[in-house]
Amino acid sequence: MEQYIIKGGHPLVGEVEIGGAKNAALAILSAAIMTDDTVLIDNLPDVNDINVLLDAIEGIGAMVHRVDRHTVKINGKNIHDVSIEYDYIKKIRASYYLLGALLGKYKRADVALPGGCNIGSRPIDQHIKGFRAMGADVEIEHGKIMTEADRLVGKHIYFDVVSVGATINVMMAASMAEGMTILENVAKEPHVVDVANFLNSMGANIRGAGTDVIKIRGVQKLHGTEYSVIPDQIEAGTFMFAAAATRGDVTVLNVIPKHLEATIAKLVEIGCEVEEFDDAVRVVSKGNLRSTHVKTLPYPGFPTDMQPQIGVTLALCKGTSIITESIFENRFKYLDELARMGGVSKIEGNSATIEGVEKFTGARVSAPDLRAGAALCIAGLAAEGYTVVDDIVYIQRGYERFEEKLRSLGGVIEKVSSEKEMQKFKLKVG
Ligand SMILES: CC(=O)N[C@H]1[C@@H](OP(=O)(O)OP(=O)(O)OC[C@H]2O[C@@H](n3ccc(=O)[nH]c3=O)[C@H](O)[C@@H]2O)O[C@H](CO)[C@@H](O)[C@@H]1O
Ligand SMILES: C=C(OP(=O)(O)O)C(=O)O
Repeated sequence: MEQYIIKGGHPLVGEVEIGGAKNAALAILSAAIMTDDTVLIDNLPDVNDINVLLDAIEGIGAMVHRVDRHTVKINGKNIHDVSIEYDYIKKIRASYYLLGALLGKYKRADVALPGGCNIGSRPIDQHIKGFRAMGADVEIEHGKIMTEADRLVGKHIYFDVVSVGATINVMMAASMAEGMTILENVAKEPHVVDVANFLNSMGANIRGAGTDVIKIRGVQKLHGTEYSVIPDQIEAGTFMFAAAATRGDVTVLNVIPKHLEATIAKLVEIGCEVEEFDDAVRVVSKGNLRSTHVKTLPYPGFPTDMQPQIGVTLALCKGTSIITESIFENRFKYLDELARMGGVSKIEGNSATIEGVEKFTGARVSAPDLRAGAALCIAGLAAEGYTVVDDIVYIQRGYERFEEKLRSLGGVIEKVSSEKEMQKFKLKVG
């Protein structure tokens, strides 16, 4: 089992290149099998979730050619199976996108119920509602979602909750349905827009992505394309909060500042200086930081995927902060781990009250999920002494070369897999 060992107390300083958005890329790779032509996708993050999904796609007969670490060619012509087994995709959430993609193209799909981070109950009723509305039968049996349609017909669908996954999934299936589908109360996240742009570049006819209503006129066939995934706003935000918490000065490169507005607003509120450029954002953190309140909301609100990262930062800000988590009920687990490092907080329902402390002290902690794991690394980088983060396999789901990027900013962090390696690291860094 690999762990991170971190020697805290070094402000992060410098520039860091941000990769492609995991959550856009997962949907785009799934959509890529909807044509029989070859699709080239670039700016993919080289993270475990992507590799698991590529293996699943290859497993059903698609050609997957990894051109380099960030580029892949996919051809879905020889898909011989529309059944995705649990073993392939138990670790990832986005496997459910194969439902929309296969249902749209072949009018049939059997996909094991998705995995992903244990951050809440994560129902998929809205995905199913959308598929059923378009005429598909959907059954859940033996751990699989089985869906089939004689004809997939466009419909007017109102989502009861704003869901990224349901919006993208139903949009994919609808792009190869008969006639017009209108989706209301949809998610507006940048990755929803990115997937719509990708499908349109394959010949789909999707309008309105990024607003509350998406209109999709179904087409019979999609064609090949070349596409570059948008930058990962969550990876960027993670480094921005790491700069804030370690009192550093970090510029995130290759980002779309517009996608980072909620993050930037909170950094400014707590007292950081933030400079925006065309495709970069600089965060300077000096002097005392002050508390604030945060509520997670669908885009353009403050992202739930950034809640733990702001949480550890607020735990080092003067005063009392309140975080309200309105999307996933199980996203405060990092606060128990942070308590080992001196963090002071109280959770009541979907709110956490965080009392700022002057410093954290290094301790052994465990990553409860992807973003919480990244947040605990930030805490370790800001703490006095050594922190060991266990269960980093979660972090590896969504951050490419996380420790290398942190090291390039002056962070003292190493990936180790034994007590011996840990001791060697301690001897090396003193
Ligand atoms: C792979 C991927 O892109 N994951 C992201 C995606 O997850 P995911 O797509 O699973 O999250 P959703 O946007 O669907 O979930 C939002 C809310 O809607 C609820 N809900 C969702 C679907 C449904 O059918 N019924 C229902 O009630 C969920 O329980 C949650 O409370 O968006 C989340 C919210 O931005 C992010 O935290 C995840 O990182
Ligand atoms: C929760 C996340 O991912 P997933 O939905 O794949 O579990 C995330 O990216 O923060």
